[in-house]
Amino acid sequence: MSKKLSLSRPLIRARGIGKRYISYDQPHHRLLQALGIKRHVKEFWALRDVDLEVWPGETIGIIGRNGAGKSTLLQMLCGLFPPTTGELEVNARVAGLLELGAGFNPEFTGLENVYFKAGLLGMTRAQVDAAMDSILAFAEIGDFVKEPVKTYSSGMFVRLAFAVAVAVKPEVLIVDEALSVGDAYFQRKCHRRIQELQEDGSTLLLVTHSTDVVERLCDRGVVIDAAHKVYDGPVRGAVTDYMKRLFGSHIANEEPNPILSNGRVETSERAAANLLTLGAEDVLSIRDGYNRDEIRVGNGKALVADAYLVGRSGVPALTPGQTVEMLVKYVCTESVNRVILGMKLRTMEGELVYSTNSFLESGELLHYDAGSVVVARWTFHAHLLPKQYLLTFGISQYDEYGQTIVVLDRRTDVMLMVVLGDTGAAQGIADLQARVNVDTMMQRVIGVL
Ligand SMILES: Nc1ncnc2c1ncn2[C@@H]1O[C@H](COP(=O)(O)OP(=O)(O)OP(=O)(O)O)[C@@H](O)[C@H]1O
Repeated sequence: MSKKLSLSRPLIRARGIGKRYISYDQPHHRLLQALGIKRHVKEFWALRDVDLEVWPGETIGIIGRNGAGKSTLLQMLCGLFPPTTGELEVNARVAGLLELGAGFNPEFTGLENVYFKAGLLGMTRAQVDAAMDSILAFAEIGDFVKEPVKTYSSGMFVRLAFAVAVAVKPEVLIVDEALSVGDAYFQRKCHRRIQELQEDGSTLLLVTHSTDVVERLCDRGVVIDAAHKVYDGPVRGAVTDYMKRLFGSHIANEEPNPILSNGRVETSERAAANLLTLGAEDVLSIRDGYNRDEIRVGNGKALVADAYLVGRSGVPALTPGQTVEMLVKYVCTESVNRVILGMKLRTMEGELVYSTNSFLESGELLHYDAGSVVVARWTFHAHLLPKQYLLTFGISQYDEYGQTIVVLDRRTDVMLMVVLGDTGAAQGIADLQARVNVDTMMQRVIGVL
C-alpha cells in the first residue's frame, strides 16, 4: 500500500507558503512605514507560493542555485519563523540541522549544549543521560566536549549537532548543507546514519548542492528556483531539471556524436581554425555547459576566452574511457612571458580528479606578444565513471624571480563535462573496469580444508 493511502494526513503540509523580507534604506523609513508611508520600503520575496507535502518515510532532496530560497523553506518548516503568506501545518516532531550550531549556546560547554539542545527538541534529562554515551561516541570530539563551544572548529560543531539531532530520533530530520562542513570520514559516517534512519522509517529533508548525494540518498527531489518550487518528483528528473537550469538545455541523455549538423566529422584542425576565426571575444560564457557559478580571478593580462570539446557542439559529453580532445583559446591583452597554461577536473562535490599544467608537462615556460590569440589542445583519457564533472582552465605566469605564480585568468569550475552511461555496480570516480571471476576449484579446495 502506498504511504499516502495508509495515512490520512502528511507530516508536513504547506499550502502556498511564502516569505517576504522588508528592508529600509534608512532607519527612519521603518517609522514612516509604521505611519502608513510605504514609499521607502523595499520588499523581497525569498520564497513564493510553495505547496509541499511530506509523508512518513520519505527522503526528500531539496536542490537549487545559490539564493533560490531552499534555506528559507527549511527554516519555516522547522518553525524558526512563520510564513508571510499561505498555510503551514506540521504534525510531527521536527529536528533541524540548519545553520552551523543553531540552537547551541556559544558560552556553554559541549556537554551543557547537548542537554540544552536535546531539551529544546523534547528530550528529558534522564533520556539525554541514557543517550549520552552514544551521542559522544558519534561526535568523536573527545575532551573538547568539556570546553565552551565557541572554541570549536566548524567541523566539531557539526559533529556534535548531528549527534544530538539523530539521538533525539525526530520524526522529521531536516539537514541544510550541514554535512558538507565535516571531513570526508565524518560525512561518510553521517550518510551511513542517515541510511539507518531511512531504514527505520524516519523522514528526512536534505538541502544540498551535491546531485550525487541526492541521487544516492533521496527518493524524491524538489527543485527551488528563484523563490518558486519548479519541480517535485522522482530524483533523476529533479537532478536533470536542476542541471539544465545551471548549465543549459542539452545535458539530458545526450549521446556522444562526433558528427556535426552539416554531416561532417569535425577534425581538430578545423575545430582549431573555427576557434581562431571566432576572434578574440570571450565566448566561453555562451557555450553550452558554461557554469554561471564559475569563480573567476586574475589580473586580465591574458584571458581564457573559449573552450570546447572537439566534435561536440553541445555540452561536453563523452563515454567512459574515451580520449578527449579539448581546445582552449587564450587571448593575451598584454605581452606576457613565463606563462603556464593549466587545467583541472573536479567532481560536482569539489573533489579534485586531475590537475596538470603546460610547465609540468614540458618543463617550458611560454611567451606571447600583446594581441596573441593562442589555441591549446588538451588531450586526456576519460577513465571516469558516468557522472557530471567540472573543468577549470587557467593561464598564469611566474614572476620575474620565478618564485610566485601570478594568475592572469583562472576560471574555476567554468564548464560542465558529462560522462554518460550506466555506473553499474561501481562507485567512486575512476573507471578501473574491475571484473571479478570466482574460481570454483579454489572454492572446493577451501571447502575441503
Ligand atoms: N534575513 C534576510 N533578509 C533579507 N533577505 C534574505 C534574508 N535571508 C535570506 N534572504 C534572501 O532570500 C533569498 C533566499 O535565501 P536562501 O538562504 O533561502 O537561499 P538558498 O537557496 O538556501 O541559498 P544557498 O544555496 O546559497 O544557501 C536570497 O536572495 C537571500 O539573500
